[in-house]
Amino acid sequence: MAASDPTVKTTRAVDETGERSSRILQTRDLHKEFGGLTATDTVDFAVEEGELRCLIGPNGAGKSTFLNLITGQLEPTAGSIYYDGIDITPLPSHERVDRGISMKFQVPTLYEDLTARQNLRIPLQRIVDADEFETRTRELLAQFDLLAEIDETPAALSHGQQQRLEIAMAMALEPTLMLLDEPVAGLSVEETAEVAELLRTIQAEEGVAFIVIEHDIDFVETIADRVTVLDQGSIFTEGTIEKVKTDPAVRRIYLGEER
Ligand SMILES: Nc1ncnc2c1ncn2[C@@H]1O[C@H](COP(=O)(O)OP(=O)(O)OP(=O)(O)O)[C@@H](O)[C@H]1O
Repeated sequence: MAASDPTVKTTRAVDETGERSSRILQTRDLHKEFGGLTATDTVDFAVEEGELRCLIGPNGAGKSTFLNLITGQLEPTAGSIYYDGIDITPLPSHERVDRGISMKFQVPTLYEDLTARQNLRIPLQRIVDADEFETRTRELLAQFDLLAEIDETPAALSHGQQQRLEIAMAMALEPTLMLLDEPVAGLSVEETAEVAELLRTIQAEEGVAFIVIEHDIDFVETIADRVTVLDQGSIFTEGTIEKVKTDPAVRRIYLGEER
């Protein structure tokens, strides 16, 4: 796991009580405007260490914008982001990666001309010495059931294998928080079940926390500890999948039922 800064332990707590908190991520009044459009509307949001949180909401609700603010891809108009007890709002993306925040984007980011081994080398170079590279590559590929594909380029992989390789690349950075934007979009039922199993295993065995944007409510039901519903840039509601799924107001805004 990426080491947290030992000097921040005394300021780790970011909750109102001043108590040491198990929250790994906290946003305070996080706000993003594009011109006159509010994409993230003064959001207070928290994720616990090792929690698997799903973020759902209608198209344009602000889900991707919110994740991009956490990674540093976007700069907020106002508000703060605390990670592992420190205010990371001013930090550039690569420093957030070094602190343990890793992202798998919705759009494919695999290098088409590189093999699975060579693709993995890119994130691994930030973490391990060259003499450990082959061992760690094989470990990761085995964990993601891709060892037989080590010398294949992405074109030779199924869509499900490509998605797993991208998640492996995000995991290579040894995150404590992994952000996934629609990790099962376009996958078959079997491939979706494999990804669900994989995320649950990573969470259980490595204690990684997740924020997963997802439209597939069955997948959300399989993996989520808790669900946050975004609507028009604000948190509409949060809770267990059972609570969220049966909430008539959520069904109206998210599942498109008649008002
Ligand atoms: N770079 C940008 N410039 C201007 N407006 C943007 C930009 N990025 C997002 N928006 C707008 O912000 C709002 C939120 O968009 P966002 O992509 O975050 O929503 P989303 O919930 O992820 O949607 P989807 O489920 O369709 O991916 C939308 O109205 C979108 O048009």
